[in-house]
Amino acid sequence: MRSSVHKDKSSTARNDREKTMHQVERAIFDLRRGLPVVIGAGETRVLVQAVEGAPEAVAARLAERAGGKPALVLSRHRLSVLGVTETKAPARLPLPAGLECRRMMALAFGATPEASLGRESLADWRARLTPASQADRAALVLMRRALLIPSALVAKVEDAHRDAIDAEVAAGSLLMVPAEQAERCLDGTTGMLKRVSEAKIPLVEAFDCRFILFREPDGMREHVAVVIGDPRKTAAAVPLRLHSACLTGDLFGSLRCDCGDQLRNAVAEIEALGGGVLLYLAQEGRGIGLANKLRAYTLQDAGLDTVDADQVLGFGDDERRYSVAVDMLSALGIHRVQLMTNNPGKIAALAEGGIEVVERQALYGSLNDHNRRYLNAKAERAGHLLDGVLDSPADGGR
Ligand SMILES: Nc1nc2c(ncn2[C@@H]2O[C@H](COP(=O)(O)OP(=O)(O)OP(=O)(O)O)[C@@H](O)[C@H]2O)c(=O)[nH]1
Ligand SMILES: [Zn+2]
Repeated sequence: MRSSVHKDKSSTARNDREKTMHQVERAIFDLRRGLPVVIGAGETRVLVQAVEGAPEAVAARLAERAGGKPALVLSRHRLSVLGVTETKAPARLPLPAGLECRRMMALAFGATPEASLGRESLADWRARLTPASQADRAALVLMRRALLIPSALVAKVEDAHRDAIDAEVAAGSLLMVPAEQAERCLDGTTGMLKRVSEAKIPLVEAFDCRFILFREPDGMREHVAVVIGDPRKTAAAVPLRLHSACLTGDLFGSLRCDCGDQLRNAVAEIEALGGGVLLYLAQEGRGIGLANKLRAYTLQDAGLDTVDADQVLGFGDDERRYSVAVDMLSALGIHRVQLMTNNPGKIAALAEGGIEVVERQALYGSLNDHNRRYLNAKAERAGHLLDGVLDSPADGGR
């Protein structure tokens, strides 16, 4: 009797968890489509919309629907670009009535935000900043998961508007997600990664390969394990490469980075070592997504380095998390590895996830005139161990 009550409770909890996860996932799609969603934190409701691509008068319309004044929630990285370095947390910036959309976007991710401040000084704007609420912070997390610019247009739902908003939520025309669930949507969901399908794919650099596809529980991202040879036969640690997706470099051979060379070199190296695994992770642009990586490239063309460019867009140095890689390794029964990387962050992340990194092996692409500045910035700003490639003669950009 007791155990069936316990079972009922745990299956109800699982159903509730799956329902809210589903809501969060749907909210992310609505935000990507430019629609508003509601974030609930206790009794508070906040109406939220993405900033990028927003149509003219969006702030006024959102405020009219919610009753509260419109504001921009800015990440701590964006705040520091605006000169607000005293806070390590996101903040809310109230928007003046009638602010043009173009200027709102410039505040959120423009290269020269000063132009959007109008006649007021930065100090005037800063004086109006208030700490972000839990719902505001959750809005930023949703934007990140949606691979949108991490800045949110928000308006608090006032009491007089609450019934109308609740009615829209009940009718299904507006989605509402609890702030705690939204805040957790970037965390890994240990043990819930689905192994979906697999096939043999012979590669030029390694003939005996099997591609195994894993899907995250919310269905939003898929990652591939490329198993080369039979790693179980490797007596010592399994040769492993964690490779973050780079469409431009991996597929098109972009000269702006070293990714394509590293990818192919890793496959060849694993093959030479008698087998191992390459995890191809859906972490385009160090986790900011392709749209934002292209924005960051344009900022780099204007003179910023790779770290500062991401920060102008509101991101940190590196937005990747590796819990999904740890889950994939567990699913493959791999616990001791020889990691091919120049990035100390990857070693630390695996160790934190309980994977023993017995050895690090450097893995270089080639240096050219187009990627020299990028590689230098990775070494100097992000601590990547790139002496071996930066000291080599450049191939001149082909
Ligand atoms: N945001 C941003 N991402 C970039 C830029 N250039 C390359 N990337 C991305 O950086 C990531 C590089 O991935 P990896 O090669 O796996 O990792 P790494 O951090 O360089 O470390 P290694 O293991 O030493 O190669 C890919 O997701 C690329 O898309 C850039 O200028 N800006
Ligand atoms: Zn690349």
